[in-house]
Amino acid sequence: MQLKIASKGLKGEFSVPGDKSISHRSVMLASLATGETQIEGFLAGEDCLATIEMFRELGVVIEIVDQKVKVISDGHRKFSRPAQPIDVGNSGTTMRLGLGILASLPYETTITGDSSLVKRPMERVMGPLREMGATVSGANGTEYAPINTVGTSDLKGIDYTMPVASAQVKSAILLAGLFAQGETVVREQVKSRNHTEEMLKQFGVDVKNAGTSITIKGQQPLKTPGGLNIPGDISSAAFFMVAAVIIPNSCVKITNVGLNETRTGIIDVLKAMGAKITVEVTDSIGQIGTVTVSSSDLHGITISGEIIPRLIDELPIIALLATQATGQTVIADAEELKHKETNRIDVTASELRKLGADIQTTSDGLIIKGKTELTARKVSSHGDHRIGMTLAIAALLVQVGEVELEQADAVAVSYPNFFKDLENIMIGGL
Ligand SMILES: O=C(O)C1=C[C@@H](OP(=O)(O)O)[C@@H](O)[C@H](O)C1
Ligand SMILES: C=C(OP(=O)(O)O)C(=O)O
Repeated sequence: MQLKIASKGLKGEFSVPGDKSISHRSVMLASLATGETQIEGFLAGEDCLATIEMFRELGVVIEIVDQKVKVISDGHRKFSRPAQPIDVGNSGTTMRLGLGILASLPYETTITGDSSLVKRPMERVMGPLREMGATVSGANGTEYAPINTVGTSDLKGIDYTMPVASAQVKSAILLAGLFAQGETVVREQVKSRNHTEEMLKQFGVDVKNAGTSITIKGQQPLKTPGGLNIPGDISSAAFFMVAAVIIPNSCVKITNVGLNETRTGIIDVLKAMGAKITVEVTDSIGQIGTVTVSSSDLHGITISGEIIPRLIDELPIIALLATQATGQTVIADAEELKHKETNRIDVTASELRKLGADIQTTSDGLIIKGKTELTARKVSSHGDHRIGMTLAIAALLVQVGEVELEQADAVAVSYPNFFKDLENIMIGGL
């Protein structure tokens, strides 16, 4: 895809599509419950559509009408064994949370994915599920998909201390724990996104939080709340927040943004770097708001420690942000980036470097020196949606020539209308 550049600024008010993490969980929990659940604001991106397909293959009726998703389920006990391996494409969330559910089904299933997903680590989920009593194995004795699971209706609760900060691992264990005998406790060393535990509560499940540990009692029924409304994804909004800050003559207002505090690290980083950003809460519980951002002078900062899980998916676009800040930005404690759709430490650095960024990799992050002018080159998303969107925003800064973005269609994983929404707010168009 050729990207015309030298943006004259971004202006407009709009909203981004539904939160990806919440969309996955809405279909999963609605499928586990008995009855009908209407979901509004569902993200119709490839990853969340893979979750819908997975539960259809387990026998759940799921309809998409007028951008609303209707899940009609007879409950977890009535799931049927899929005839084929379940293919969840590029979606790590579907595979890891899905494994937690498959572990509780008393039959054999196989789950697999695309060429990126079959290289992502699964032992982090398989290990605790084995401890709970499921038989789980990867391809040819490895930890990689296709993953074969022989589940059991006789899972046992565990007390598990998380070796990595991962909401996917935490959620897989909690979902298995929901069907296990006794209590399951998950202890986090650093708090990760809490959508699973919060949404389980919406489905009437008794889940207790104490500091960074979560306790779920096993064998509880889920009760559908009837309807769910999903806010816009702050991880998608992040691309436009950064774009508006780094492109001169910009002011962008994004409405209906999810503001769950386990996800708002990007707002904290923008503020700490000196960005002009305001957040207006628009619901009664502080979970949704309007974020307004405009062109700003920025300075480098260090981003490390407990904030990392609160902005893990935003680190590629934060790296671009840092190229436009004066001084040095250090990103540390982010080795988890190596296990995403690509090795995002290496790929962020190599692609931004092609455009002229001064960016070095470290064992657990990146060091970026700014402010740098970016130049036109051919770059690639490497099939990673967040890298693709980061590079598309980077292209807006290039003053002369054209940027060619290879594998631009990867954006459809989390944001199918990304280029259309970008074009709509660009003064003079894309
Ligand atoms: O639970 C989730 O919905 C997600 C958790 C994060 O992954 P990890 O749990 O591997 O950190 C994140 O990167 C991913 O995009 C979505
Ligand atoms: C890492 C991501 O997703 P997943 O792990 O679900 O593939 C992401 O969306 O950036």
